[in-house]
Amino acid sequence: MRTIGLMSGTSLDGVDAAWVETDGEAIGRIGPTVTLPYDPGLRRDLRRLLDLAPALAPDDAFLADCVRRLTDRHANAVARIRELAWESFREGADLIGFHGQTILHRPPPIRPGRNAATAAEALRQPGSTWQVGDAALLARLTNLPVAHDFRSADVAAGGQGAPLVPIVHAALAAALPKPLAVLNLGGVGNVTWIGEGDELIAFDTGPANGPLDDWARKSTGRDYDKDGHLALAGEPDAAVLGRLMAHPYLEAPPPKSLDRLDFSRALHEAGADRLTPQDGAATLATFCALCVAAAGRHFPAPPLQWLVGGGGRRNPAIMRALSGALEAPVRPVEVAGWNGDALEAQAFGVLAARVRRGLAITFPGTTGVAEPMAGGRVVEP
Ligand SMILES: Nc1ncnc2c1ncn2[C@@H]1O[C@H](COP(=O)(O)OP(=O)(O)OP(=O)(O)O)[C@@H](O)[C@H]1O
Ligand SMILES: CC(=O)N[C@H]1[C@@H]2OC[C@@H](O2)[C@@H](O)[C@@H]1O[C@H](C)C(=O)O
Repeated sequence: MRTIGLMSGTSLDGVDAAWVETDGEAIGRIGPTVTLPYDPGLRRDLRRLLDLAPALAPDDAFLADCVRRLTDRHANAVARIRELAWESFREGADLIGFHGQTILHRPPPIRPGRNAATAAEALRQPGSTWQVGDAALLARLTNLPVAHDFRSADVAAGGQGAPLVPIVHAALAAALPKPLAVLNLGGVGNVTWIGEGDELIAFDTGPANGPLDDWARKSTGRDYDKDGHLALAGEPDAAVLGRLMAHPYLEAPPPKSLDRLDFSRALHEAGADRLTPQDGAATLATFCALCVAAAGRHFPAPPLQWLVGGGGRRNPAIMRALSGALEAPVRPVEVAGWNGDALEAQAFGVLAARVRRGLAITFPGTTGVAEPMAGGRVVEP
């Protein structure tokens, strides 16, 4: 299938789109990729939606307006990819994979007995996850079938609903030496550990760029700490880091996943927001790396290397802290020939093909579902 994968991640910076040819198992020709940034108004409104989400009615007018603008932007990204693919291949697309924008993610408690008072209480707390975007509208606007709603069946079955990309990391890494860790540093961090027998363990590591972006916006008015300038001019605060590293999420064994705002209160209580702009940024960049090191302690065997994708690999303060905190070499995914900006979008093309074929998209080692599970839905134009 000639798929167009679309991902708008927790950083709320825009939509990544990518052309991938795949049967959902093997990855064939990889085509053009684009990122269409959101305009500042949409970015601001989506950020507001995250705060409003817990109390938002599904038919809220502000939500509906955001969803329409978001879906339009995705349709623009599809149009651009089609133009580029036509120039290269003279072929049309078969299927879109549309992740949508996560505005709320409340997976089941990560560890019965720790987060919930008892295992029975945990079972009484079903999770929920909410990705917004109008798949039927996107199908109409593009005249293509759209695979969407990738996470909710998994959460309904007791899974974490995230991460979903690990199966695609494993497909891409087929020929690489194992054990291998693939790290994505978006708003939230997530890692995939692939063992020698292709065993998969994947989970969210902790906050990555999300708190740093909020911090940069508050202290400099910019959307993010470009090239880590602010962080590199400061010193990480050991006391704040010590308090943050005591967060129970880090020690809890996988499966586990996070909402973009899950650490907001912990960051405030640890005193991160009382630091200078530079020291605050240095502390948050280091915290991102220390969360990754804590994640590594849950692997069955140490990885030979860490391959890093997502925008965080462009932040030298984060990369330096990672190299300091991890024992194996830390390299951008480009060393394996992958595209670290488009990897997630490509993955949603592959996942769309899997949804179309009814193949499993979540696994006991990734989201913690009891059995490998199909999910997602396809809406026809
Ligand atoms: N040159 C750069 N210097 C520093 N940070 C950067 C740079 N380029 C990108 N980033 C960071 O990367 C972020 C975007 O990363 P990415 O696009 O991987 O996130 P996402 O896909 O939205 O998130 P997620 O993977 O959590 O869903 C930006 O918000 C910024 O913090
Ligand atoms: C609920 C949700 O949207 N989670 C995202 C988020 O962003 C990074 C991390 O948290 C990851 O678990 C997931 O995205 C990637 C694409 C995934 O599912 O693999």
